[in-house]
Parts: sequence; structure tokens; C-alpha cells
Amino acid sequence: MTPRTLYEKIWDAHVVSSRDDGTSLIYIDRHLVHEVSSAQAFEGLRKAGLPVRRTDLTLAMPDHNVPTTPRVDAAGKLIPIVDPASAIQLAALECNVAEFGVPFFTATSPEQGIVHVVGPEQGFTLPGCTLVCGDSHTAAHGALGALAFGIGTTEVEHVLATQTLRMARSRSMEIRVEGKLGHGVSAKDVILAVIGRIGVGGGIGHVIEYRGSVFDAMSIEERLTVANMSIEAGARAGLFAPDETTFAYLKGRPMAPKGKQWDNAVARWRNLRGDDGAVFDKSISIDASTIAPSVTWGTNPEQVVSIDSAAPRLEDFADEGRRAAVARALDYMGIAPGQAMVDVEVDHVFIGSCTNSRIEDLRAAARVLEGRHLSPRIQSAIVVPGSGLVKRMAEAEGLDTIFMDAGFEWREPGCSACLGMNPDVIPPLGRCASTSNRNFVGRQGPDARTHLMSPAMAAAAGVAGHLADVRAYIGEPA
Ligand SMILES: CC(C)[C@H](C(=O)O)[C@@H](O)C(=O)O
Ligand code: SF4
Repeated sequence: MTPRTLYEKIWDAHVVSSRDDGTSLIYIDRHLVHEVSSAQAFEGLRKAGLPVRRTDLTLAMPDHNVPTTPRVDAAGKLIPIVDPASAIQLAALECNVAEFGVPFFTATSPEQGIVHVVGPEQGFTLPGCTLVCGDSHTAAHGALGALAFGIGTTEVEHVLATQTLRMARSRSMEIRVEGKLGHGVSAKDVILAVIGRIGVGGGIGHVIEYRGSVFDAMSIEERLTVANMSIEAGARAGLFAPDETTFAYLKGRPMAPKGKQWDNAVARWRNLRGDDGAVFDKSISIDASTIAPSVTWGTNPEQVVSIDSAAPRLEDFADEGRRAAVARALDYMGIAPGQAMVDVEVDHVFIGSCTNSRIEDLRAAARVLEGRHLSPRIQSAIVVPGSGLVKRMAEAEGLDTIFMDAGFEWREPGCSACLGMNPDVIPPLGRCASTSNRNFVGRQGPDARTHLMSPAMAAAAGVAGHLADVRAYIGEPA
């Protein structure tokens, strides 16, 4: 048999039927549902008189529109949502899941959070499964060896009705990072470096497989950060082969298999790796020692540099079109060509999003903040845990106190300031050190300026009041 990549193996195992036009009907093992991309899909089912085919493989929760301020008052009574559009979205999801019998975490359940944080945390996401969600960052679940795709609302309806999806096969791409990461270099810096190298279009049409010693050494939290941003490189999905780290992470999770079923599952999952000799359509190799703590300077995640360097100069770009694009990005960001990144003053800090709101992210930020305080420049600083479970774990460790002593607000789980869809927005011309994944024009609010970075770097920027090199805040390597 021809050696196959991990992607090819999972794909082949899920093909229901194939057509001459190159598309296949793929079986879907898991479906996550949130309020933004599901309303019309449920409406479609209702009109067609169809049920949800496999409610047991579906899990819904609100995340994008929920306010991150307290949801119940001191007496335990629900606090109504002020924004009418959000209130309608959330009410629609609640009606839909009740009518169709879909398992649901309400905005006040302890398990609620961002779908991409909750899926892995609950053991809903499993190695070798196909997982979809009407959300582009579904790629994150590839961290556990799930073939995970973001889909549109029409496809959400198709999956709800049939538990299948029609898709064309993607090309395969290997991203290999070998060596040892330097002091203060995080998973976020690795994926920003990858996107900086291959560009926001570098992964188009491909499923990325992350391989090599750096990825092998990563925790699941770190792998989730990397896989999450596969989509920012244009890729269809990102995959890590499951290993002992994966099995240890999943064991005992509420929705993961138990007992004999667990043992059987692990035995199966051990085969989920690319065969020796499998050929990728594209292979990229990066030396870990070339990756530094990084920040974006522009308006897409590819526009990234190491913190100890400067924004580009226009004369660095021979191509006129590129030069104009760089000039536009710098202008939007209010950064002078060639300006040193550490000279860029910051006035907002956002620690959260499905990229960086897990317990390890919060620990990394808290480590920088312990015994320190936000700069008086900072107008808003919020920490938004990715889920209720992350929040409670952090509180049990005293991280909330560290954040609040440093001047941060400690919020309820949700997408928050990652995108301007709820009350957490960055004001026009406000500049935010953000642990999220998109720095597009207007992403965090109209005319807001976003610098993407790791949680530790965002904490350091908050303390300094300008973009700052985290290495100065975390001491020497042990
Ligand atoms: C609102 C939602 C559909 C969207 C996505 O698809 O990713 C959002 O999560 C985002 O990050 O921009
Ligand atoms: S946290 Fe941000 S990137 Fe993630 S799902 Fe929510 S809006 Fe999308």
C-alpha cells in the first residue's frame, strides 16, 4: 500500500462515497454549534421538517455574543443581556437546541466557554475523528489529531440533517520545526513565525501536518494555539499526530471513552500517524533557534517581526504593490516605517480568545504579572478565560488575584474582544496588545489597532505601557 499522510488516513476512513467531480461525502463524527453560524441552519431544518440526525454527536454553546461581565446577580438571578442583537442570537440558540434536542451548555453552565476551548476540554474532540463547526478556527481541534474544518451555515445545516459533508480532498503540507525553542519563545511565536514565513496564503488548499521535535515537545494547550492559527495561513485544517501527551490529556475527560473502550480507543489512536515515506505536496522546514518572541506590526498575521526588531521600511519592498500594501497597513496601525517595535505605546490589553485562553496561557501571563502592576497608560486590561472550567482552575491557583492585583479585570468566558461582536470592543485608534489570532482592520472595533502576541508578551506590554520583550520579565532560563 502506498504510504499515506495522517490526513490521508483520516480522510480515507471517513469517505462515504466519491463522485467523478473529485468531491466526496465525508462522515462527520463531531459537530460543535455556536450562536452566530447556526440560526439559519436550524431554520432550514425546521422548514424542511427534518430532525437533527445525531444529537449525540452534536454539542452547542453560546460564545461569541455573550457578555463577559457577570451573568447572574448576587441572588443568583439571571442578568438580562443589554445588547438587543446579542440577546436575540442567544435566545434563538436556546430555542433551537431545546426544539431539536441538542446537548447544550447555557451561558451560565460551569462548562460554557469558547467552543474551541470546550471541545478538547470535555473530551468531545477525539483523535482520528472528523469534527466541524460553523467557525473558521475549528482548525484548533487538529491539536488532538482530529481532522477539523470550519464550515459555512449551509454546511452546518447539511451536517445537522445528515451527519455528512460534501468536500473536495485537500493537498497535504508538512511544517517541520526542529531544535529547541529559545528562552521566552512560546507556541504563539512559533505559529506567528510559520505564518510570517509562508504568508497568509501559504496554506491555501492544504491540510497542514505539524511535525518535528518542537511540536512533539508541546503540551496540548500549546498545540491548540498552533493548530488554531492554521486557518490564518490559509490552510483548510492543521493536524498533530496523537501521542502519549494527547492520551494523557484526554484520559478521564467527561466525554472521552471510559474503561475498556478507552483502552481500545488508545490502541487505535496509536496508529494515527503518517506512514514513513508518505509524500507531502509541500514541505516547509524551520529551525527553532531562529524563532524569537514576536509581535505583529500590521493588519494581517503575516505582518510579524521579532520584538527586538523594527517595523519594515518602505524601501525594503521592491514591488510597488507590496510597498503600497505595507504603507497602508503601517498607516492604519499608526506606526512609522522602521519604528522599533518596543517604542510602540499600548493602551489596551486583551488576554483571551480560542488561541490563548487556556490554563497554561493564563499561567504564563500571571508569571509575568506577579508582583507587578499595569502601566498608568493602560486604559483597559481584561483577562477572559476560555471556559468556565479554565476560570475555576485559575481561581483555585490564585491566578485571578495576581491579575486583579496587577490591575486587570477578571471576566466570564467567551470570545470577548477577539472580535467586535459583544460589548468588549477596543475604541477607535486604541492600540491593543492582544493574544487573539486576527489583527484585521476593525477586528477589535472600528479603527482599533491590534498587535498579536503571546500571553506573556501581552502581560509584559501591559506592565511596560509599550510593546516589550518578555525576556526582560521572566528572568534567565533555568
Ligand atoms: C463569527 C464566526 C463565524 C467567525 C469565524 O468563522 O471564525 C469568528 O469566530 C471569527 O473568529 O472571526
Ligand atoms: S475567540 Fe475569536 S477566533 Fe476564536 S471563535 Fe471566538 S471570535 Fe473566533
